[in-house]
Amino acid sequence: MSEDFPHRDPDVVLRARGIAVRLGGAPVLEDVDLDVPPGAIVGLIGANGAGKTTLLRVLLGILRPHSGRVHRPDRRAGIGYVPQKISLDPHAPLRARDVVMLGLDGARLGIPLGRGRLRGVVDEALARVGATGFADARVGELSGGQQQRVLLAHAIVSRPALLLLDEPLASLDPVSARDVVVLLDELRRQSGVAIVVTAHDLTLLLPVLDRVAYLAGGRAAVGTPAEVVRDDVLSELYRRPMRVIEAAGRTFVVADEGVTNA
Ligand SMILES: Nc1ncnc2c1ncn2[C@@H]1O[C@H](COP(=O)(O)OP(=O)(O)OP(=O)(O)O)[C@@H](O)[C@H]1O
Repeated sequence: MSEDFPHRDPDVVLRARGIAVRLGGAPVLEDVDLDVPPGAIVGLIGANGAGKTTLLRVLLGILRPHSGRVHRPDRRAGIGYVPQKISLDPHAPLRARDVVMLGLDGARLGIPLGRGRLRGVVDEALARVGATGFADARVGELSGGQQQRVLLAHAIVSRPALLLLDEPLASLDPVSARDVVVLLDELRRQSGVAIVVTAHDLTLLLPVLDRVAYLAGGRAAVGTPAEVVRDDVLSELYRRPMRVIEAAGRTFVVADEGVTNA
């Protein structure tokens, strides 16, 4: 499934070039480039319908772009994926540790693993996301924040080189969302996994982002936060005045209504 560029670059886990996608006859993405370095956290940021999920599906290899190429990790290194809006049946007889076990790719880990080793690998993934305390609880009965941790454990249990996370902060309260952001930062520091994460809002993620791809109107502004999260760059991308505001130690991006209405 991976498509290789002619020259492999050790400084990049995933590289996309010239990605264009049309859905239902309409352009969703046009000429988007993205590099994901090892151990980096890259944010795909944009409003509803901006194309974040579409780009993530292209990066994952489950949606073929109209044009463009993606170089992704080979199968042995692997990709972990947590899709948007997974609803876990509260009545399903699945414990958190069962969900994590389902994420094991035996071939990649050099299976066969004995029962004890299998349990050890699952326990380790649960511990890494702070889910040991509810490892034996039914997943459907866990809170949104707890379920997000279990899904992360599911995604990392095969020790992928790359994690793709679609809106992991959506539907979490601000404290749980901040806890998940801290967890992502710990995961990449401890294991060197690269993480691509989508969000509507940059504010919570910004402190841990190495790179950002802002999506609007099918186009992307890509670079370090210092390069992209600027009035001029975002105003050009959105084709309307945008303003980056610092308040209470956080960064907010808002449409500059005052200028728009002037
Ligand atoms: N299967 C499809 N057929 C036609 N149009 C689609 C299809 N899937 C998505 N779209 C359209 O593509 C655009 C991008 O959708 P996408 O889900 O990638 O956006 P998003 O940025 O992830 O949005 P959200 O934040 O709401 O999840 C939207 O206009 C959507 O309506």
